[in-house]
Amino acid sequence: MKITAARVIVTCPGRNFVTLKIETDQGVYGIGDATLNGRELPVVSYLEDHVAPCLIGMDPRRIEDIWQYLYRGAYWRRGPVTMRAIAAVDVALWDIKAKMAGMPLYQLLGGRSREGVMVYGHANGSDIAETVDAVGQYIDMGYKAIRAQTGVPGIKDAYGVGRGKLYYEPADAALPSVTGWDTRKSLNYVPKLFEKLRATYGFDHHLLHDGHHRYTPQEAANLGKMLEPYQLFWLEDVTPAENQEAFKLIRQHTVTPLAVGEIFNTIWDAKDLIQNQLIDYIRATIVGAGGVTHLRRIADLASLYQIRTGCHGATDLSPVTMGTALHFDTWVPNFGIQEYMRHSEETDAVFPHDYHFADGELFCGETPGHGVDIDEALAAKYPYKPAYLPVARLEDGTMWNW
Ligand SMILES: O=C(O)[C@@H](O)[C@@H](O)[C@H](O)[C@H](O)CO
Ligand SMILES: [Mg+2]
Repeated sequence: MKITAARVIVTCPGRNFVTLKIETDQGVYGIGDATLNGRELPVVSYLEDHVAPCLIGMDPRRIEDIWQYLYRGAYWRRGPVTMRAIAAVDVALWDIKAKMAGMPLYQLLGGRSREGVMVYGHANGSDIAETVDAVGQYIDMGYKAIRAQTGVPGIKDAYGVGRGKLYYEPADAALPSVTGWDTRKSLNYVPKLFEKLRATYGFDHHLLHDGHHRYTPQEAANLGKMLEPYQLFWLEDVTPAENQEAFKLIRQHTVTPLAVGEIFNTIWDAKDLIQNQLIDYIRATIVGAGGVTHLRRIADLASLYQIRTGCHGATDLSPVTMGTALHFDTWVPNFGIQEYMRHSEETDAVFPHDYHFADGELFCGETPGHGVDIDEALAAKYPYKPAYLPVARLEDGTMWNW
């Protein structure tokens, strides 16, 4: 069996997606996601110019060997561009293998560990009152877990507060828009949001919050401590994790569970955090961290330390990643939760898929493969549009982490 073509499809049904389609001499094809939000085109070139020519003629059943070929063989290892390209190939190959086996992907991974997978949605508002209402809407839709972000008085466009409610889209401008940040104002306001949420809705639902890399370790520890009475499911990305040791300081001061890893590319980004038990949830996902083959290694390492998964699932990860992640989540023994930001109707139409939402959970389908396809004719109607994530500056103009 041989790979005959590896084609990259770029489409913008409301936002940009990069998709790899691998075709074989036996008529079976596979689809993988390679989207890197705001930096899409280098991955397109990496795949078209440097990966596709090597793949032609290879045996698509040799998933592990092809993964190692692309990782070790490049010599220049890791990084978001390389690892997304590898992820796209890996996912397309798993799709092919599962289709050939006539099985949904979760069966190849080891079979079902659960029926549905618990997801969390994004509730946000421009102030506490609006966010409390938004959380109520998610509760009414049946969600068991909800991430709550609020605008903060005096901060211009605080992180996580979009214009729409369900379809919040962070990459919102042809050049990066400038948002503001003020740690003091945020630390004064965010705990009040969770106090109000618990007073209004009680403690039956899981609540989550994303710090989006904004706090220093000491400030992060302070926030975690202030949030303890409200029993969060997790506090995410509360400080940047380039320095994995920084989390030791946070851990010394708070028992609020910590989640990190949506920007991680490999197991090496998470190794110390996991082995020193500095986090509770690992957020690495399929497209970000080298596909199914590599994410499985990360999850296995995490399981040794009772750390659970919490795959990134924002709208910049295409339905291909969501579908594949749901098979992974259905199998992985140390599953925690899956993020679920709904895609727009245009996106869903370009990527027909067999997963569905019910009672706060997502369910992968039984279609052989990962269950997500691409309608190429429809995709062609939405040409690429440059779109950037915002940047953040402090009040005095200093650049900060968005
Ligand atoms: O937790 C999350 O989903 C966020 O941190 C993302 O929305 C993130 O900002 C985007 O994926 C960036 O592309
Ligand atoms: Mg996040």
